[in-house]
Amino acid sequence: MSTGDSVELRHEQQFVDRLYVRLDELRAEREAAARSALAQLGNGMQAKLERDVTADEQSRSAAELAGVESGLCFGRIDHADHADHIRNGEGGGHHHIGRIGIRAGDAARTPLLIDWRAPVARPFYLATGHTPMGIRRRRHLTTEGRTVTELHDEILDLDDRTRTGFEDHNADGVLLAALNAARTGRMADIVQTIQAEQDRIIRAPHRGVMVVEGGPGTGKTAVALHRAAYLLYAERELLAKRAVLIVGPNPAFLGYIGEVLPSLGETGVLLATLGELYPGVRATGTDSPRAAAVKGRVELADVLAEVVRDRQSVPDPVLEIDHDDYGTLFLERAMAEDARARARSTHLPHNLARPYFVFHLIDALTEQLVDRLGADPYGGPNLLGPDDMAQIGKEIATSAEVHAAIDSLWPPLTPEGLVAEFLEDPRGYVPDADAEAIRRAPGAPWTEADVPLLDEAAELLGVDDSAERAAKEAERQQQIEYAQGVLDMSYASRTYEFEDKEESDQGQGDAAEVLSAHDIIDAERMAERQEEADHRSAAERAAADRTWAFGHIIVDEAQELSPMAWRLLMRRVPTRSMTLVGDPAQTGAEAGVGSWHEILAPYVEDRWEMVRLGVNYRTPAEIMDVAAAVLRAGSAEFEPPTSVRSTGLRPWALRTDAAGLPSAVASAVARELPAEGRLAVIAPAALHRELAEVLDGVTAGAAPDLTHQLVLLDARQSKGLEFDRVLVVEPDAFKTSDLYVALTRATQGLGIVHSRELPFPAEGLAEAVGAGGRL
Ligand SMILES: Nc1ncnc2c1ncn2[C@@H]1O[C@H](COP(=O)(O)OP(=O)(O)OP(=O)(O)O)[C@@H](O)[C@H]1O
Repeated sequence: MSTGDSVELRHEQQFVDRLYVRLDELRAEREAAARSALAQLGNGMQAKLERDVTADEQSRSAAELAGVESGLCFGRIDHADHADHIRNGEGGGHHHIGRIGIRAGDAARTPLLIDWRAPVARPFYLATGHTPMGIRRRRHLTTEGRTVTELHDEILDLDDRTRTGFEDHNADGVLLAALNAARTGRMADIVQTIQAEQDRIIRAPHRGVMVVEGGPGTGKTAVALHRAAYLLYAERELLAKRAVLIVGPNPAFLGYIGEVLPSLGETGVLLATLGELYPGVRATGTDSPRAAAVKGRVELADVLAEVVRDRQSVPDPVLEIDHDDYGTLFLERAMAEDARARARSTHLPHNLARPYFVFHLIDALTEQLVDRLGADPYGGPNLLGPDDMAQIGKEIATSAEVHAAIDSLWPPLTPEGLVAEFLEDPRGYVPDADAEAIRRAPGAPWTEADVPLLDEAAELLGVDDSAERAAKEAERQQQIEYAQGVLDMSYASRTYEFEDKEESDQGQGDAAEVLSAHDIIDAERMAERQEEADHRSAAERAAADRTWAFGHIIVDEAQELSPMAWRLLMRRVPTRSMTLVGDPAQTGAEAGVGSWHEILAPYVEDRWEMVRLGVNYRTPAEIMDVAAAVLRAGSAEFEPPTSVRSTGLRPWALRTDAAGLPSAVASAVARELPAEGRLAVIAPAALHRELAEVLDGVTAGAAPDLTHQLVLLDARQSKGLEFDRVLVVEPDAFKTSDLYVALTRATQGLGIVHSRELPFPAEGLAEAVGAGGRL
């Protein structure tokens, strides 16, 4: 390195030092603000509320600042129009790019670091020698902790002769270093190396449904997460209130991607699997693929509507009600039919239409009784007066027997109760074979495929919260009365304690009285404020609220979701502001929908946009060739994504007999386990027990810890994940699309251990030689 080089590096280090000093200052300021908010002495509920909200906001932003510590500043762009200044050593004319925007603490609040999402930062991602966008040089800064370790410069203005000594001859050097780095079991952000095709998607101005399609490793997940961060920046006001929801295929996957957004300074996002989207229910059960497919069919929406209608019954021909005072009442079929028709004509959900049914029947029963009791034996008009009639009406309306009879015809229903009852005996609603597949034992745990059914049922039933509201109102009244009592008492005691003072200083005495009255007003408003006092973030509140309308939803592995799941998701985003990410070739679930058009047409017709990503950043070309052969064996038209790099390492296969399979896998693992990084054994679930016994220190199970060096997974579990090395065991046990997923998980090396025939052409595979090594 020449002296010039080290000067350049030193300058960058000085700048980065300054940045971290400022970051520390900002953190300290926010932590101090949170502390002082908490320590603030204030009286009354209102002061406490204000204090808690401020403390919460401040500590949340302190947490956001904590997330951006690593790689805070990663880039710099130098503007062409300032080349002369720089040549003359005048500096200036450049911007440093980082995870968040940071201003200096001076009076002018000078920008120090530009947020990567700001329009000014865009040339960092898009400028090329061909279209330099006013930039003469792009610099990548690599840091370890707070130390700048490397600089990589790209000259974009070819006429510019200034050189720094850090010019990179391989324009992709930084990208390739990121792709070759050992994996940690947690996805890293790609903010330093977002590629142009990805940047266009991340910043797409499209407000409706955008579909991002691409083969394995094309960065779909990475792009989706950075798009979430971008939207939170560009539409902060809206999205801070409405929150962004990211739906992923399983908890392990959500754990895998969970650090990306915090590392971009964003914490206001809800990450959830579909099974977590019905508050109060934990989907811990599993369905057979067939059951999940049946439960996922769109027809189930009509089926559930039918189940609800069947719970709105009429007597055949009459329901006799024993009334303590009036003897037998006759609830006739025609009366119930009329009440049912009227209740249904409200088009309200079942529980909300119920009061109409009840009201009409009480009316009809009252009329029946009035006719009977007040009948004039001589055929004249009814002998009962309005007061008598009102009294009879009241007694009918408050009769437990009458209510029990009406409940038996139009019972209040809960989603859980309705779906459980349907699944325990679905015959008659779905064909017999399907009914058998989805039948559920009483009390069995809910499954992920049940969640959209519960949600559908909740829509059909509605929640009659009138009782809850009445209780809240009563509580509010009590609070007001209590506050009134407090005022009266404090006023009385003040008069007593401060009598002398008040007498000596009348003015102050008045002021005290005005203040107390003010307190009362606060107390009176407490019932409403109680709700506002909910100072959880929007994402936290959304997690607990089934009816929450999100500002934007991102769905990863979107090809896996069933039509019923789509109905649930669409309810969560009435604006249809969505990014859907997926790859139809990787569809594993039988319930998955075959085409985007099929998924989207019912909700947005053809008003959606699709973008494709075509470069595979994960899987080296040698591995991709083998994986592509798997799909080509099924469809000659299949177009695999192009790998951005090759490693020169051919994937290998080792054949053994069935009995020797576990030990062959164990010795392959011993050989392949990288010193740094992660290895996954992807094997059919039926072999997991046997394999776990011979693999030392392996982690497995429903939610394996992916940060472990050695992980044992089923092909489905490996969806969306990646490892340095992968061993696929007994590939012919997997469905083609699952095998394709399994084969495309490695960033470096792939091996296959099998006792049965390979289900795809072996070209491209090296032959492994026994346990001694591989070719
Ligand atoms: N621009 C980039 N810079 C650095 N790394 C990148 C870039 N784009 C993608 N990658 C890396 O490539 C790998 C694959 O990305 P990602 O998981 O987002 O792909 P995917 O399309 O979702 O894959 P799959 O469908 O197989 O799950 C990740 O390690 C990701 O960080």
